[in-house]
Amino acid sequence: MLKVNGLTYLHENDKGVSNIHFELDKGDHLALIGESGCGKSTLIKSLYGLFDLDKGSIQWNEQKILGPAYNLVPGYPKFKHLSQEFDLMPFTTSEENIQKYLSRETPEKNKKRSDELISLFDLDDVKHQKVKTLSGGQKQRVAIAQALAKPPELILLDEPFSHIDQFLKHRLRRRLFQFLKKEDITCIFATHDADDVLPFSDYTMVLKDGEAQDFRTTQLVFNKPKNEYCASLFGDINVIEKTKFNLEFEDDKVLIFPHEISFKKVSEYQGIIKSTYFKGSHYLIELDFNSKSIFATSQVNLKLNDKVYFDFDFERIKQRLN
Ligand SMILES: Nc1ncnc2c1ncn2[C@@H]1O[C@H](COP(=O)(O)OP(=O)(O)OP(=O)(O)O)[C@@H](O)[C@H]1O
Repeated sequence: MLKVNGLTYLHENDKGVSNIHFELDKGDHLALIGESGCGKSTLIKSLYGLFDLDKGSIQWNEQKILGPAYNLVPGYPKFKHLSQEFDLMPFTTSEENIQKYLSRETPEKNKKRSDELISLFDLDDVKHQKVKTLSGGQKQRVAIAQALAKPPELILLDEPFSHIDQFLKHRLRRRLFQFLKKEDITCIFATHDADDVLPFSDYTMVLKDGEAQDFRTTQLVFNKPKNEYCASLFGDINVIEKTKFNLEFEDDKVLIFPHEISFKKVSEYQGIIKSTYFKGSHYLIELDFNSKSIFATSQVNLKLNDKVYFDFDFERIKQRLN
């Protein structure tokens, strides 16, 4: 079990992370999200023991995780940290990079694991190629496979798919997170991409200016966002003031997703279409309502400057908030 209590680490310029608290059980997956510079990498590096904390503590089962002042070689053997600058041996092949980190097992078992990882991360075509000749995305895949060669208890991934193209990304992340669950490996990963977070994390922490704005199950973080910043990390969001819309909600402001607003033949709300955006499965429509932008979704495209009626899907909103 991982217990983080009041973790604070500030760089020389006083930027970093402050007063972070959370606990995870074995096999849990935690996503760290937040705008660029909010402290995701600093938190990940602190958890790996790369910094001497200013305050607070990190405990992995019975072991206290300490920084470089207490460790000749910073980092913990039971943990793997995959940084944004993945650390590979450039003059050896992809396969050798993975094999070098395998557990001391029989040659048969080692070959089986190395083949499994090579296939899992679609590296068969480049397994005999020297790492220095690989593309950024291929190097990143070798680095993930290498981190899993000897199964860690906790894996810390900093933007694990940043170099991988969309085409491969969907398949690879499904495989990676399924593999981690299968092996009961605890995982903490930093990302900017809501599509990494929603399907693959049990818990989500939202960071802003080095502080945790939220830490709950991913479903709660998404369904009941604490504030506009937390909600906006998952996409466009409407901040609806109760009084302006004559709505009966407990809070003065309600955060409403575009898919919770639909177009009607008649309604008490009328807006003008300002912009439309093709999103593949639907259109995102930006309306002007009394000089305020409202985002809604539509299955068909709508004409710019047309006047349209819209309404809130109260059943859906109440279901989400309850
Ligand atoms: N070595 C350092 N020295 C001084 N300041 C640093 C150092 N590393 C990070 N920072 C600062 O600490 C803050 C948090 O940085 P960090 O890299 O943790 O953010 P991040 O959320 O991972 O950002 P990104 O999403 O862009 O990778 C930033 O303001 C950054 O400029």
